[in-house]
Amino acid sequence: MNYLVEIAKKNKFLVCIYLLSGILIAFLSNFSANYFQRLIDKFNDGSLAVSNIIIYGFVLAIVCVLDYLDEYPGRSLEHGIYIDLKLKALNKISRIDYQVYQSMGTGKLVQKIENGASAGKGVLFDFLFCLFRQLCPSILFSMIFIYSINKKVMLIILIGYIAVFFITNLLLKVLYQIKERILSNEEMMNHILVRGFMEMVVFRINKRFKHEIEKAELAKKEIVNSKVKMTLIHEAFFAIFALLVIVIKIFIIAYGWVTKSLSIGAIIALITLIDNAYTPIAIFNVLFVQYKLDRTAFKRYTDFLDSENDEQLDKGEKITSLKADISCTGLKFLYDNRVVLDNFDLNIRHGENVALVGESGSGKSTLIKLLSGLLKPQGGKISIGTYELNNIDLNSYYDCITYITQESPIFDGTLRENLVFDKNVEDYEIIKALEQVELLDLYNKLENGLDTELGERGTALSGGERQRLALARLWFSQANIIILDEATSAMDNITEEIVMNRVMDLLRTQTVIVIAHRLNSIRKFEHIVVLREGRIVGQDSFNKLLENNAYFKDLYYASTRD
Ligand SMILES: Nc1ncnc2c1ncn2[C@@H]1O[C@H](COP(=O)(O)OP(=O)(O)OP(=O)(O)O)[C@@H](O)[C@H]1O
Repeated sequence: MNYLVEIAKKNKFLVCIYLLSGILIAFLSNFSANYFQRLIDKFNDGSLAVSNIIIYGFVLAIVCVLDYLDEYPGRSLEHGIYIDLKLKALNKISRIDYQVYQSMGTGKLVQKIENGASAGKGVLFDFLFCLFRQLCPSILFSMIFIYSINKKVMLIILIGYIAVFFITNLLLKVLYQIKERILSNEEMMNHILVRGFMEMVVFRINKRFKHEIEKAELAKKEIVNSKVKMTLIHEAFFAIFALLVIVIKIFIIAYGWVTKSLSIGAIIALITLIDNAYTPIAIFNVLFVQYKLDRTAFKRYTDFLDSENDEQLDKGEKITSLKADISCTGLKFLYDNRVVLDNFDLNIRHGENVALVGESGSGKSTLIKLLSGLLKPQGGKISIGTYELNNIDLNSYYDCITYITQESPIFDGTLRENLVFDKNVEDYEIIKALEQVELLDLYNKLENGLDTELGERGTALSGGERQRLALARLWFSQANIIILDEATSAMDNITEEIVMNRVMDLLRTQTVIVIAHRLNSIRKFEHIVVLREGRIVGQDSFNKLLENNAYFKDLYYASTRD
C-alpha cells in the first residue's frame, strides 16, 4: 500500500480535486432529489415560485457541469497512476541487485509488471477513490435526506442493507473463485503467447507450436466458460438486488398510502433516494471482488519493487580514472549452494591483455561479472590499485569500464544512436569506426546511412554484424578496462582476426580482459588464464601454455577441430 500512498501523494492536488468533486456531486445529486420533493409538494399546494424552479434547474446544471469537469482529474489520475507504476518498475530495474534480476525470468517479469501496474491502478483508482468519493458519500447523503423525510423509512432501508449484505456475500464468494480461475487461465494464456513469440525459431524447428496451440485452446475454453458463468452470476446478483429494491419501493408507497404520513413529493423523492442509497452497495460488491483479485496481482508487483537493490550503485568512493593493476585475492562465489569460485587469486597488470579460457561452466563469465561489479563476492576481495571494488561507487566505476557480451546488445534505434548513444560525434568519425570493424560495405548499402533504424534487438543485422557494431563503440569509449565476453563468437575466422587486430591496436594502453572459446584468436595475448571448475590450472603466454599445459593443449586442439 505504501507505493500507492506515494503515488497519491505525488498527485495530491489532482487527488484532492477528484475526491472533493466526487463528494460534491454525490451531495448535489441527493440534494436535487430532496429538493424535487419540495418542488412537487409546492406545485401541489399552489405555493410554487419561479425561484424554486430556477434553484432546481441550477442544481441539476451544476451536477451536469461538475460531471463533465470531473473527467479531467479522473482520466489524468487513471492513466497517470498506471504509468507511474510502470515507471516505478523501470526505476527499480535500474537499481536492482543483478543476482536477484537473474533469478527472475524477463518474460514473466514484464508480465508481472504489466498486471501489477493495472492491478495497482485498480486498487487505488477503481476501488479506493470510488469508495471515498462516490459510494460512501452517496450512501451517507441519501440516508441523511431520507432521515429528514421519514425516520422509519430510513430504518427499513437499514434493515434492507443487512439482507443485501448476506445475499451478496454468498454470491461474491462464488464470483471470487470464478474470477481467480479466469485470471490464472489468462496468465497461462499470456505465458504461452509470450513464449511463442520469443522462442519462435526454437518452437518451429522442434515442432512445439502444435502442442502450445492445443494448450492455449484449452485455456481459452476455460476462460470463455468461466466468463460466461461469471456474467450469469453477475446478472443474477443484479436481478436479486433489483427485486429487493422494488420490494422496498412498493413498501414505501403502501406505507405512505396507509399511514397518510408521506406527501406525493416525499414518495417520489424517497424512490429516487433509495436508488442512491442502494446502487452504491451493488457497485461496491462488484468492485470488492475485483479489489481482492487486484490485491493479489499487486502484491506480486510490490514483491518485485521490494526486492534487493544494488546499494553500491551510488555509494562509496567515486573514481574518475582506473589506470591500475587488478588483483583478486581469496575470491569466493557461490550460486545458491553451488561453489563456482573458491579461494581464487589472480593478478592483472594495468595495460595487460588477458584472456580467460576454459570449458563451459568453468566460471569465466562469473569472474567477469564479479570484476564488473554486477555480482558480489561472498569472500575475498577484488582490488584495483588502491581501491577495493566493494567500496567503489559503481556508477563512477562504469565510466571507467566497458563490458561487451556475446549477445552484443543492439537496441531499437538508429545506427548512429547505437554507436554513440546521445554523444555529439561527427559523421566521418562514426564512418571511420565502421570501417575499422569491416562494416563499411554494409553502411554504404544503407539508404538512410547513419539514420537507418536497426529494429528491435538489431534484427536487421546478422549476428556477426551485431557483434562488430558493438565493438565499434570502443572507438568512442573513454574506458580504461575493457571486458569482451566472447564478443567475436559469431564472426568468421578471417573477419574475427582482422577486427580483433584493429581493436587490440586501439586498446594498446588499456587493460583488456577477453573470454575466448576459439583459442586461435588469442595467440598474441601475453597473459592467458586457464580455468577449470573454478580454479586456475595454468597461466602464461599462448606458446608456453601449449608447450607445458596438457589441459590447455586439449582445449586448443578441441577448439581448432570446431
Ligand atoms: N544465474 C545462475 N544461477 C545458478 N547457477 C549459475 C548461474 N549462472 C551460472 N551458473 C553456474 O555457475 C557455473 C559457472 O558458470 P559461468 O557462466 O561462469 O561459466 P562459463 O565458464 O562462463 O561458461 P560458458 O563458457 O558456457 O559461458 C556453471 O556451473 C553454471 O551452471
